[in-house]
Amino acid sequence: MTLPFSADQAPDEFEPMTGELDLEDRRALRRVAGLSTELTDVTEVEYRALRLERVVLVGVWTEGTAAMAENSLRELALLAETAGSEVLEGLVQRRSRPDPATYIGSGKAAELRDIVIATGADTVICDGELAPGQLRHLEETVQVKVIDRTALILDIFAQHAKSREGKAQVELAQLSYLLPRLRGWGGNLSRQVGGRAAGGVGIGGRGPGETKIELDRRRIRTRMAKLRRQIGEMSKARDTGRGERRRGEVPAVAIAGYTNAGKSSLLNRLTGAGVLVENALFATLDPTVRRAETPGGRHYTLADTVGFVRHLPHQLVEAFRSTLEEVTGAGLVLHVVDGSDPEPEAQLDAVREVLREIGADTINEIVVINKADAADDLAIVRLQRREPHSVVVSARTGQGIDELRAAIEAELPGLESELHALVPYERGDLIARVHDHGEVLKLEHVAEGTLLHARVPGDLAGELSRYEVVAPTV
Ligand SMILES: Nc1nc2c(ncn2[C@@H]2O[C@H](COP(=O)(O)OP(=O)(O)OP(=O)(O)O)[C@@H](O)[C@H]2O)c(=O)[nH]1
Repeated sequence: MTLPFSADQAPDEFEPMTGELDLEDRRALRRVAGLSTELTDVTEVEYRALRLERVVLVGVWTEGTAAMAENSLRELALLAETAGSEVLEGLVQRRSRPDPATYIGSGKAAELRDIVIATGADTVICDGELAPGQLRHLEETVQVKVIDRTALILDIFAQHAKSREGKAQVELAQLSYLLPRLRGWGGNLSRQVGGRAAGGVGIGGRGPGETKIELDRRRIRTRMAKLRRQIGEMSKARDTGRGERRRGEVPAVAIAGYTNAGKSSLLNRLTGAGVLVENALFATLDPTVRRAETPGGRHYTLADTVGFVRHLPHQLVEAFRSTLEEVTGAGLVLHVVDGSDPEPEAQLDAVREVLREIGADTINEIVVINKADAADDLAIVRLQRREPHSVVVSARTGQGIDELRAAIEAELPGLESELHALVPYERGDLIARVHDHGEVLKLEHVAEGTLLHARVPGDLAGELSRYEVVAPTV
C-alpha cells in the first residue's frame, strides 16, 4: 500500500491535505477506521492505516448454537487471512446482546488486553459492526487498533477491486462507512493518541501506522456525489450492453452465491471460459459475462457476480447495486451453495437476504449444490430436502453438470411460442436465429424453403409469423 506519508512519521511532520481528494488521499482513506465527534467545516481527522498483521479475533455470541458462533469466527479468520493478516487467537463472548460501551463488556475487554499482550498482536477484529463509541472504548482498553467486520470486508473489497467501476463502488462504500466515524482532532483524541503511544503501540512506528489527515465532511460528501454520478454513468453503459443482448433474444442467466462457493469454477465448467479461480474470498468483484449454450443448442449469457457473505456491509450492497443489476436483469439465477460448508443453509439464507434487498428474489432460481465431491452425503440429502428445486454438482469433477445444463435448458425464459413455418431460403438469417435462440423440433428443406417446427421466444415468433403455416398433418 502506498500512503501519502510514511507510517513512522510523527503526526505533525506531514502536510495536511487540502482540496478535492486525489488518488493518494483515496488510497489512504481506504484504510480508515476513525471515530466521530463534533466536526467543523475543515476538520482534522484521525486517520489510521490498517496494517492487518497480527490479529486477535473477538466475537459476541448472542443467539444460535456454539457451533454457529464458532463458524462465524472461523469465517472471520478466513476474511482476516484474505486481507493478509495472521490470526493469532480468537475468542467468543456469550452475552444476551453486545455491550453498548465496549461490545464485549469491560471484564472481557481486560482479558482481551492480556491476550493482546501475550500474543504480541497489533490489531483486534470484532465480528460485527461496532458503533464508533464502542470501537473507541475498546481501543482504549486493549491499546491496539480495533476494527470491525465491516471495515475488514471493505478492506478486502478495496484490495480486489480491479475495474474503474469496482474501484468507484468500493470507495463509495468506504466513504459512507467513514463519514459517521470522522472526528475532530482535539483534546480527547490527542489524549488518546498520547495514551496509545505510551502504551507501546501507535504512531511511533512500533505498532500500527497511524496518523492524521485534514478532511471535512463536505469534501467527502462532494466526492461521494461525484462517485455516485460516475457509477451511474458506468452502469448506464453496461445497461446498453444488456439491452443489446436482450434485443438479440439471448436470455440472461446470473450466477449468485456465497463467497468461495465455486461460482467462477461453475462459470468455467459451463462455458469453458478461463476465469480465475482462487481459494480466496471475494476473488470476483466485477461481473464477468460469457456466452453459453444448452444441450439443445440454445444460447444464453452467463454472468458471474460478486460473492455474498453474512452481514455483507449495507454500504457495499448499496454501492454495488449497479453491479448486482446483472442479477436483477437476469431471467434465471443459478444460486450456488458450497455443499461441503458446515452451514450451507446459513449461506443460502444470507444470499437470499441480499437478493431480496436488491429486488432479485422473485427471479426464477435453480439452487446448485456444489462441491459434491467434498461434501458429506447426509448433508447433501438434508440440503436437497430443504431445496427441492436443486441440482447437485461438482464444478471440480464435472459430476452433475449435464443435469444442470438440462435444468437450465428447461428453465430458460422465453420459449413461449411453438410454431410451424415455411421460411424462404433468402431468410436463412431467421433460421440461424432459431438455431441460436430457440429450439428446433424439426427441420426439412423443401422446394419453397425451409419447413420448420420450433419453439421460439416471443420476438422471434413475431418475425416468423408471416411465414407461419398450419401444422402438417403427417
Ligand atoms: N472440492 C471442490 N472444490 C471446489 C469445487 N468448485 C470450486 N472449488 C474450489 O473452491 C474455491 C473457490 O472457487 P471459486 O470458483 O473461485 O469460487 P467463487 O464462488 O467464484 O469465489 P469468490 O469469487 O471468492 O466469491 C477454489 O479453491 C475452487 O478450486 C468443487 O466442485 N469441489
